[in-house]
Amino acid sequence: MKILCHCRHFINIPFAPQEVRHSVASPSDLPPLGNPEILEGENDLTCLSFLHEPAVLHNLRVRFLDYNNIYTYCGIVLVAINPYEQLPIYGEEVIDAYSGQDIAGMEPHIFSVAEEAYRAMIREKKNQSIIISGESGSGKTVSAKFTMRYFAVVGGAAQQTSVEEKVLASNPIMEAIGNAKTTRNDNSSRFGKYIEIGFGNHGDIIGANMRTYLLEKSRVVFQAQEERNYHIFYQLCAARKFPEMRTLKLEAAECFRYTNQGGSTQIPGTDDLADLERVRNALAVLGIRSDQQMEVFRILSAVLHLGNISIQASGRGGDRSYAEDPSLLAFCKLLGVDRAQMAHWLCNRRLAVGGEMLVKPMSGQQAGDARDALAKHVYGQLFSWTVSRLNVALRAKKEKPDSFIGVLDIYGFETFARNSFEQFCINYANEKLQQQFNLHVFQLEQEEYEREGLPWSRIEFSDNQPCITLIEGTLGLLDLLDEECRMPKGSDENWARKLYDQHQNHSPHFGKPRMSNLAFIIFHFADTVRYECDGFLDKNRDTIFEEPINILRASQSELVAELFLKEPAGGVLSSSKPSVPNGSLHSEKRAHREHKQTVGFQFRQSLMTFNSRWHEFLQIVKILMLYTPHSDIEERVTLNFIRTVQGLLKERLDGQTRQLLLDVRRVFPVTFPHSPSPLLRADQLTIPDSLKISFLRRV
Ligand SMILES: Nc1ncnc2c1ncn2[C@@H]1O[C@H](COP(=O)(O)OP(=O)(O)OP(=O)(O)O)[C@@H](O)[C@H]1O
Repeated sequence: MKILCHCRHFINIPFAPQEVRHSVASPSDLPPLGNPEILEGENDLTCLSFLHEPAVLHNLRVRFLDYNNIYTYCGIVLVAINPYEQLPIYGEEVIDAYSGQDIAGMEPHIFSVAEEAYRAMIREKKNQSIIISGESGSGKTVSAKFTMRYFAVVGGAAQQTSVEEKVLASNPIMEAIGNAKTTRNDNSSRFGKYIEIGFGNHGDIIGANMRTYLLEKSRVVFQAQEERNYHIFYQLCAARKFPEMRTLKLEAAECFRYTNQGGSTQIPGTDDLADLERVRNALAVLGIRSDQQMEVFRILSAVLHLGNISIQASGRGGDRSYAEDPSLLAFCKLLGVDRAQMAHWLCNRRLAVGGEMLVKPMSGQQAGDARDALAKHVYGQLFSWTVSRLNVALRAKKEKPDSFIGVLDIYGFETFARNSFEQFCINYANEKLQQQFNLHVFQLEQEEYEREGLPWSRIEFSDNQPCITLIEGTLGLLDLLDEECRMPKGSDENWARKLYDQHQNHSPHFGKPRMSNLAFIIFHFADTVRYECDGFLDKNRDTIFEEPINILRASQSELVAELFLKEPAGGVLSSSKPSVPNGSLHSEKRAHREHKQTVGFQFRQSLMTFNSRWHEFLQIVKILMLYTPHSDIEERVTLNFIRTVQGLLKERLDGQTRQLLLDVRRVFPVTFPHSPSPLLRADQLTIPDSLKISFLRRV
């Protein structure tokens, strides 16, 4: 088809209008329309006359690069671009400027979101929640901290009282034990966190409660190149020469197998020693005394020594030579447990054969795996204990909170060169979050249009339920994984085969890589991710042998005994609920039952619980989608953001734009580098300067 296009440049264009002939195969190949100059750098994307991907990106780019503005509204969503530099926009004076203001007249800001939540909570006496979403490294944790600081200031007395101080103090502690350096983010959260800040009837903070989701325990024993284990390990190693730390028998982080595998023990620009100081101060604020802190540090150091126990192939007298190992010595001493017994049960396992109990030596590989499983378990228990302890300290003392504001900061969607069970769970959580987000945004947007009396026919939006069903539905990926885990001879290979049989050619969100029989692909809402099946079964089972746990239960250290008495199961989810006092028969039975549940099963349950609570009480005011440009906006793209905006606008666009595009006289004769696919790629985002002017001006 041949179309004659007229191009007329407006103001500031130094040459006369021209007429250009341009051939396009179909109207859908025509470039999208530009917005009028007056809307350039608009602070709410939904105010743009033409709302499509290039316009959205261009507007964000103008605000970010030309006006130094990292925040933009998109209806009820606040979009933030990670500036990767300290900006002077978070001081007390800025908090004061937003506090008590009607945000309609204020520039978009994380504080405007917080203020709106706060005011709505006071005004309507309804709980509020702020959902922070975005890919790994986009700035969620930083944003969560800013919102918490805002609440601490507006919900606190003139002088910071202990409650606000405690709420803020939970951050450095959780980051030390739950964050680590990944190739995407030097301070990546490896767990999900939902914190509810409780307010009294005068709008003052009176307590808080934290719930965490699936800690990435595998990091305790393995780190990929350029990555680190949890920060706390490096902080302790850095402080090893302090007198009080000498008993921990620590060496430099390079000397421990659990901290040196990534080959990078330092993070440029951070000071582990200073960070440990911050953690210790925060622990003190939360009422954890120095002697209790040392108990925690002893357990953490023991984990490092456990990783250095040298495992040799089994043979006669193995237990004895094992027992002389200096790392085993340090491990047992620090945990206050019997060395000979521990040595024995690190090399052997008990088997039930025909009603009889037999002791069978393990191979070197098995013993190494069992040791790593124990290390992960000890760390996981300590993590859960810390969360419970913080919750006790944060609990409202005098009165029950009148209402609360929840802040959800869950690990961001991620994809690496090699993706395993952890990425699978993280991305599954993000699928669920995206679904809630879609539901909520569409519902709220449409309700607002109706309130304003706009002529609007309700739209159905595309949902990511099919992808979620693929993962959690009957005979879905998790179901088949659990089934394979129950098989005596279950293997990653068999599971992969079952996945292909069940889903290849049947599920649009599932794919099999051509060159592998041990990998699968999921077409997520945010990106396409290839997962390697290798290790899924082990990670899902998270098996831990009972005997070493029994030894730990008998520890002379009160804390060690407590960790394993209360929750002997491989606790996958640390929840805010206090653990059962004393190891009663009932609690042990419950724990054993939990023990049998797989990681995937428990994770699915926790996400479901969250979803159901969402409907019960959440009144969401704003949702943040954060955008990661690194140094330049074109460099990286937050796919889920684009997808969301697209989803948000889809119907409107499809109707209106098609109409406009058909009106070919009003279209520019240029090939705008827009993406015809649902996802924009980084290289398609560059808007050449020569085209920019044309694009910006509506003809
Ligand atoms: N508003 C901001 N101002 C300045 N720097 C920021 C801001 N937000 C984020 N950053 C920088 O980006 C880094 C990554 O941010 P953050 O840890 O919050 O990402 P995240 O989305 O929580 O990632 P993950 O999902 O991996 O936990 C921070 O360490 C900080 O250097």
